[in-house]
Amino acid sequence: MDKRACGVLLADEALSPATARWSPRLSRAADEDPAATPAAGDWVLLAPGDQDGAAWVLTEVLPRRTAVERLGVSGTSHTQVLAANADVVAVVAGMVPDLDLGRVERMLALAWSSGARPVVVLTKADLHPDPGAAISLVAASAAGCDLLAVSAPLDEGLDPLRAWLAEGATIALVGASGVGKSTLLNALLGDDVMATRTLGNEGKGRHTTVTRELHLAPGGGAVLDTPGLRSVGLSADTGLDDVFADVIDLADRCRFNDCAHTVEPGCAVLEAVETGALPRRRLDSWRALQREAAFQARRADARLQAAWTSERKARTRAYRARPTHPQGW
Ligand SMILES: Nc1nc2c(ncn2[C@@H]2O[C@H](COP(=O)(O)OP(=O)(O)OP(=O)(O)O)[C@@H](O)[C@H]2O)c(=O)[nH]1
Ligand SMILES: [Zn+2]
Repeated sequence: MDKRACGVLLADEALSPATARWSPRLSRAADEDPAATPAAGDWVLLAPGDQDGAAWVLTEVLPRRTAVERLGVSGTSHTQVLAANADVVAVVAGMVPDLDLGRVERMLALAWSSGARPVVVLTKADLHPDPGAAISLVAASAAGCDLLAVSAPLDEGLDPLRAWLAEGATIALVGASGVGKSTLLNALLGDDVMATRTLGNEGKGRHTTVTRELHLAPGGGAVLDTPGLRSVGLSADTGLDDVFADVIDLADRCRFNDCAHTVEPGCAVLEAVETGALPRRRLDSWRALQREAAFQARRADARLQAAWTSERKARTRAYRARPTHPQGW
């Protein structure tokens, strides 16, 4: 499909699928900021199409209730929206071949900062010799959110997800390639996954939801599939404090307020590592992700700073170029 067009579901009775071309204004906005690009799950406004073929023109993306955002891949501090308006963000990870806890923590940070309810779904429980052990391994990272172990082929552990769908929730699936997102999607939606489509509504100014990756569940609700993510860069504003609430709690108990948890006496974090209460891996993961988020925060600052500077320069130029009053006025 044309990069400047997307599938929509019209908000008519049948939720008819259609294609909408972006308006020139939306295209410009998306060029400037990738986050303005319509994303799976977005609600949008459509206008009737023009002469050259397109039935609908997508004129506006409505404000998002929630958004799973990762750092754009273009090397800037811009973010890219992977899923919009989800009620539940499921971080999907495979119990086998190996459980990548660092990746789960990274994706959970995105899930927490999305504004939706974060859930960890551990797949392939049928292939793991001791699923309980895998769950315990993830428990600290998943503190404060639901943690599900599922097997799609055996249809085990899917009930909570089905219950959310039945309540009409939209569930976004995020996870690395091969962890079983498509398999999970099929298990949730039944054998014949409906053609991927996007929501919408007829007529100028009416509502629509966008997506290539939105699947309506037969009993209600929807699943947003995201591409298998090799890397997800954290943007500056992430939910790290939620993912690492236990470490933050410990840090609050250090003797010194500015404790760096490296060599300080009375450091509650290091003590917990020594006693084994806090896995060293988790402390390292927290440090690495924090450094990354701080770096992105500085870049985002630099971007704002640069935008402000160029705006100021433009204003100065405009001021200098103004018609001057005649002498002796
Ligand atoms: N035994 C078992 N196999 C599973 C389970 N879930 C997924 N698989 C298998 O794992 C492989 C990868 O699953 P996919 O669903 O294609 O993974 P994905 O996350 O959609 O991968 P991408 O499409 O690359 O993003 C497939 O061979 C699935 O059959 C499970 O719960 N149990
Ligand atoms: Zn400390």
